[in-house]
Amino acid sequence: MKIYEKAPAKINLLLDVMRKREDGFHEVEMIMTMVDLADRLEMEELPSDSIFISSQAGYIPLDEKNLAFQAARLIKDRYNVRKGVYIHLDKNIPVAAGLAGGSSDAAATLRGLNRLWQLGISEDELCTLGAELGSDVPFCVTGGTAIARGRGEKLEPIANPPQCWVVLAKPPINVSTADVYGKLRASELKKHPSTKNMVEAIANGSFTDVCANLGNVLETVTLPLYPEVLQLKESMQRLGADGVLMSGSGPTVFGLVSKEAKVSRIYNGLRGFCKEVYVVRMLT
Ligand SMILES: C[C@](O)(CO)[C@H](O)COP(=O)(O)OP(=O)(O)OC[C@H]1O[C@@H](n2ccc(N)nc2=O)[C@H](O)[C@@H]1O
Ligand SMILES: Nc1ncnc2c1ncn2[C@@H]1O[C@H](COP(=O)(O)OP(=O)(O)OP(=O)(O)O)[C@@H](O)[C@H]1O
Repeated sequence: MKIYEKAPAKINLLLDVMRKREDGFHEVEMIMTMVDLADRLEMEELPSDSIFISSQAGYIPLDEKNLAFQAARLIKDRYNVRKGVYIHLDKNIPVAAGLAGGSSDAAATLRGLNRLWQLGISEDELCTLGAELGSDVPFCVTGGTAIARGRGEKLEPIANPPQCWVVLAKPPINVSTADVYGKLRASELKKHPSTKNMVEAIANGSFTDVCANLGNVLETVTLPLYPEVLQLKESMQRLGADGVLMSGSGPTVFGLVSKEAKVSRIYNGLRGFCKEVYVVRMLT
C-alpha cells in the first residue's frame, strides 16, 4: 500500500526570545502559520525491516541525516514496528531557508507512518515524538496557526490570520540556526515584538494590524551578518508589500500582500536579482 502526505512550509509571523536556557536552547514565544508551498511525501511499506529515502532534490542527505529517515526510525523503535518503509520526498520547499522544510518532512513522516501502520498514535503523542527530532517538528505535526513557547514545542492553537498573498524570497546563502541563536544576546535585546498585539490582530481579522505587528528578534543577528537579507527586506518594502519579515533564523524573507494586483509587480521586481522567489497563499 502507498500513502501520500503533504508537508507544508511554515513562516514565523512573530519570533521573540526570552532567555537562554541551561540546556543550551532558548526560551521562545513565536506565532507560526503554514503556507501552501509544500513537499510531497510518498510512503510505501517494505517487507524488509529497513528505511529507504529517495528524492528528486540532489542537495539533501538521503541517509540517517535526513529528518524523514530519523522520524521513521524513531516511530519504528518506539512502537516496535518490524516492517520497513520506502519514502520518496518530492522537495519543493527550499532547503535551509527558515521555512522548516526538513521539520515538516519529519512531521509528515510521523503522520503518514501512523496511518500506514495503523498505530493509533494521538496527535499529542506525535508532537512529543516530534520534539525529539527538532523544535519546529511539533508545530509541523499539527499545522494551522499557533503560539509556540518553550523551545518551540509547547503549542497553543489560535485562529488563522486573514487570508493574503505571501511572497517568499530566499537569497542564495546558507544560514545556520544554531549559529544565529548562538550569536543572540537575549538579555541585551532592547525591543520585543508584542505577542499579545499580534494575537489580537489575528483574532480581529485585521490584515493591517497583522502587518504592523510582525517581528522577529533573530533579525538582529542575521541582518547585520548577511546584508543581502536586509537588501531583500528593503526591496520588498519598496515594491509595495504590506508587511515584510525574515522567517525563522533566515535567510528567507516573506512579504504579506492583500491585493493581487500588487503581487506580480513585487514578484517581477525581486526576480531581477533573486532567483528563488515564490508566490503562495496562507494555508487557512
Ligand atoms: C528558528 C526556528 O526555526 C523558528 O521557528 C526554530 O526556533 C528552530 O527550530 P529547529 O530548526 O527545529 O531547531 P532545532 O533543530 O531544534 O535546533 C537547532 C539549534 O538551534 C538552537 N535553538 C533552537 C531552538 C530554540 N528554541 N533555541 C535554540 O537555541 C540550538 O542551538 C539548536 O541546537
Ligand atoms: N528532509 C529534509 N529536507 C531538507 N533538509 C533536510 C532534510 N533532512 C535533513 N535535512 C538537512 O537539514 C538542514 C536544514 O534544512 P531545513 O530545510 O529543514 O532548514 P530550515 O528550513 O532552515 O529549518 P528551520 O526553519 O526548522 O530552522 C539542511 O542542511 C539539510 O541538509
